Amino acid sequence: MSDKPVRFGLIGFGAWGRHHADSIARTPGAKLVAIAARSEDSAQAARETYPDVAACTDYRELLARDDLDAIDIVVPSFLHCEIASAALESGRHVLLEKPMATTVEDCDRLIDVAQKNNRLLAIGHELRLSSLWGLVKSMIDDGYIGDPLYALVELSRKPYRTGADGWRYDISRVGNWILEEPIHFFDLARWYLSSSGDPVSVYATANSRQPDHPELQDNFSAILKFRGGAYAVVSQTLSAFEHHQTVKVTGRKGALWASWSGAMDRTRQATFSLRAFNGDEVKTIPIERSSGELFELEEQIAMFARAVRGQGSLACPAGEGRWSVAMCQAAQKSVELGQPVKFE
Ligand SMILES: NC(=O)C1=CN([C@@H]2O[C@H](COP(=O)(O)OP(=O)(O)OC[C@H]3O[C@@H](n4cnc5c(N)ncnc54)[C@H](OP(=O)(O)O)[C@@H]3O)[C@@H](O)[C@H]2O)C=CC1
Ligand SMILES: O=C1CO[C@H](CO)[C@@H](O)[C@@H]1O
Repeated sequence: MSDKPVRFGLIGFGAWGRHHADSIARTPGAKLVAIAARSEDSAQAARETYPDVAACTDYRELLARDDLDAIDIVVPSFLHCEIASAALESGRHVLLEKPMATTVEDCDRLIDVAQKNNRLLAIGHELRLSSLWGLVKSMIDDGYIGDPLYALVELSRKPYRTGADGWRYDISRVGNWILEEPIHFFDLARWYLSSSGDPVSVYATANSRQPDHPELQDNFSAILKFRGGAYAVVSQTLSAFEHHQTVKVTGRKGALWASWSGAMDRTRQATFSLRAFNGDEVKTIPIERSSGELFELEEQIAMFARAVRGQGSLACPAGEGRWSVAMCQAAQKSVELGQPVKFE
């Protein structure tokens, strides 16, 4: 493609889709052309917010347009495979929110459709683009703590939003709750401990606050063992308040400790810090840019638009999104069996 702006169609205009719309609209090199939601109320909200953008209530109508280069998909997770397949088959590059799909089989289907149509398929694991979580990765890669042996990725937050039509609290539509937040942390843990090879097993446990809904697991913890001997602990509670995430990584010669706290996940007014120790003294590392998922989303849209123009790579290609879904499903199996599950 030339340097013309990438023309985006957005499918899904709910809580997170509205932030995608805002990010596309703010990104130089991207143009928001059309939006599809499900209800007339959401389509109308899209028209009012973006009077120059077409809005409809059928994603097929959006895909039938001839003025779109890329489709950004931000719909309930059970619809990811159906809608992303249709978008790829329509010949557009796709940015698909996490989880890539609710089953590994559907991830494989999507990889196949993307390959057959020779289109880009990027998955929305935006934490990799964070000024905070990304700095942890670069310090590990620069050898600051020596070989990493242990990573803790921990979240304490208020309960999930219900989602349009309550889909997030319906296990047949959400898949499981590990696919909601912990999926981000599996992605980070694997990224941080990549020098130890791939994870070989996961041992997880979980429980629910609601006796009549044991499948909605508010508290979740998992241990991932890596081929080279490192291990990671991923842990979350949804029974808390605000949004507080911590990463601790220790290696043969030092340690990193990153924290992020906000009134909610999508605030632009968070407090965050990174402290580092490599055997001599504890340092506070300056963070150059603001941190939080709204900033990371903007980076993600900009990076995807560059990749569509043939300039640069994807932050999270489909194969990586598939890996994270597979790890969530293995963790869910471990919760159900009460035993470690091998992971290939
Ligand atoms: N990477 C990240 O950090 C985050 C990722 N997510 C992911 O994004 C996705 C959406 O989450 P969220 O925005 O919170 O969910 P919401 O329920 O708030 O929004 C879902 C949107 O999808 C629309 N929709 C539903 N069915 C269709 C359809 N058939 N065609 C077109 N639009 C449809 C809904 O339309 P209507 O409004 O008309 O009902 C709504 O606008 C999920 O997969 C979630 O896991 C979410 C938050 C953060
Ligand atoms: O990052 C996230 C923030 O919270 C959402 C749920 O409320 C998740 O879906 C999501 O992935």
